[in-house]
Amino acid sequence: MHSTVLILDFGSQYTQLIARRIRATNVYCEIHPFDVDPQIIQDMAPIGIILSGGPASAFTENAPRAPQIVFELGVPVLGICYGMQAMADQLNGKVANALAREFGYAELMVEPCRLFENIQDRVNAGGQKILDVWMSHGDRVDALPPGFSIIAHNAATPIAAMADESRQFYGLQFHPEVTHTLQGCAILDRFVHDICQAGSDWNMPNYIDEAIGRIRARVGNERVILGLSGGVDSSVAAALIHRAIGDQLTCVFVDNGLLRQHEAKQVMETFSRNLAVNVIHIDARRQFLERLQGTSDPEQKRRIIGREFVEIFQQEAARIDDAKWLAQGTIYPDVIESAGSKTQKARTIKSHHNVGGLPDTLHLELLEPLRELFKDEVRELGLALGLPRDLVFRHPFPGPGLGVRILGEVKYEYAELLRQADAIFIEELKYSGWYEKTAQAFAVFLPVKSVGVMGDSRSYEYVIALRAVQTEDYMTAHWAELPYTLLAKISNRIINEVRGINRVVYDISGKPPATIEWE
Ligand SMILES: Nc1ncnc2c1ncn2[C@@H]1O[C@H](COP(=O)(O)OP(=O)(O)OP(=O)(O)O)[C@@H](O)[C@H]1O
Ligand SMILES: O=c1[nH]c(=O)c2[nH+]cn([C@@H]3O[C@H](COP(=O)(O)O)[C@@H](O)[C@H]3O)c2[nH]1
Ligand SMILES: NC(=O)CC[C@H](N)C(=O)O
Ligand SMILES: [Mg+2]
Repeated sequence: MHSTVLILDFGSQYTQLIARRIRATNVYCEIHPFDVDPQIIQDMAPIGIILSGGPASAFTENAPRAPQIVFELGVPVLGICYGMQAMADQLNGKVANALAREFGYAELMVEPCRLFENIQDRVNAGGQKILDVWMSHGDRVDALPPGFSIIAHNAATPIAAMADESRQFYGLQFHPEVTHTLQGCAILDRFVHDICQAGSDWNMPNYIDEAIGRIRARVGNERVILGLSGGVDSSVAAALIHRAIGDQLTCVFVDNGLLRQHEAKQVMETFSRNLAVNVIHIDARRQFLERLQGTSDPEQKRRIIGREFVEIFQQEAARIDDAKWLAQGTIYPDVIESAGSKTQKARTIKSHHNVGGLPDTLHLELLEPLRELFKDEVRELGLALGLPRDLVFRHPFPGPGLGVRILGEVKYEYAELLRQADAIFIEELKYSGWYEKTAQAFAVFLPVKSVGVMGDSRSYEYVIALRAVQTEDYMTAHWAELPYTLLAKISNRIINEVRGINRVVYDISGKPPATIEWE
């Protein structure tokens, strides 16, 4: 339906960034693993192909290769970093270890070519066009493949970009997708619009109309249920499906006792009062806490919570006459991360709860209208559908909720203390303007007691840890450098207002090595 740019992933940290930059130019693109079946590429009929970076060295024996069809379809190809090296190697150039590795800023001298037309950062004294770029490589192309010429160089990397203009094959040793490459977005824009000749048919108003058409065509007049968490993804999915099929949609909101303060009330009000969507509120607080009793292993807790969710959805599906569909807020990163490459297996760090892994007995078909969208696109869609801003820009909240923010065994008493502390933290972040400057922030309950002195007497109470991070993709994250005065105020309020807490600490671990959630 849309003209599509294909991105083949060789395992770069930045592959999703490439896709987001392309989408931002109003062009639809999809990421597939580098070893995707050539038939899928053929059927997709992409208007251009981008080869991502990656950790491998193209001259080693088992290095990943692009399927040969990439160079035979007659469409433009752009290789980035490892993608350029793989292209050079496969088209009979030469790749070797670089004498000087380059990590970080680099200055490139640029030659005239179609890819860099009208693109430059500055001109040096000799009239030479200069690009300021960001590099991250230890290998380099040492000999051009036949038909190519050099379009950028510097002392460390004589072939820093290459082109075969007749076949429209381009290679960049630097990373145009990172913001440190000043003209990076302009270069990607030029590649997709001027070289691949993509139109600008990927935008939210179009997407809403198409998505509504697709939902109506698939669902007909059958009934749909949707697990609504009040988080961004399931809320936007609910609003979109409701726009398409109205009362045929019933949302099921489960209070599992592991929600934040006043969350159940807020979600019910937003959806049933303001948006006129059918929402069933299931009070399963007791059930979840009972099942979790005595369990302190994080993975075990996640499994128990996931299982209870499924059980409840199953009961509700049976109750809502003839629901044939289960809708979910699955978004594009979920799809990419669970697909991966056939040859590269990632280790499980933690099993993220999702409604995935549904039992066969559920007999429901899945409806996932956000499967193609990134989080920022989901937010844009939410606003276009008229959802309130504070819902759309909410920090993500994990499915297992406070269950993974209370370390070890979950108890009602702990959840209550955590809810109060978390509410104070978030309130102060919002008040100071820091909520929008962080991607995710929350309190964690530590079931250890420490000694303090309050009002001249000894106290012996629990600890709250505060976590606030800055991240774009949640795969890596920096701890947020909150002002000391703000931390002081929050700590002071929590210790004064939450009876049972006498110590507050701030988490200063990055991801990696720590994860964002503590369990
Ligand atoms: N309390 C809940 N009641 C019903 N369904 C839930 C609940 N919590 C999670 N889910 C389901 O699990 C899915 C995955 O949760 P996840 O946190 O990834 O998404 P989200 O809550 O919609 O968005 P966000 O990432 O912004 O928190 C949700 O889309 C929703 O369908
Ligand atoms: O829906 C979810 N179900 C889960 O089980 C889950 N565990 C972590 N998260 C969220 O994922 C992001 C990365 O978290 P971690 O660094 O802790 O893995 C962060 O945004 C986490 O909040 C989850 N989301
Ligand atoms: N970032 C990359 O794609 C690195 C490519 C290759 N592994 C190198 O070190 O040169
Ligand atoms: Mg959530």
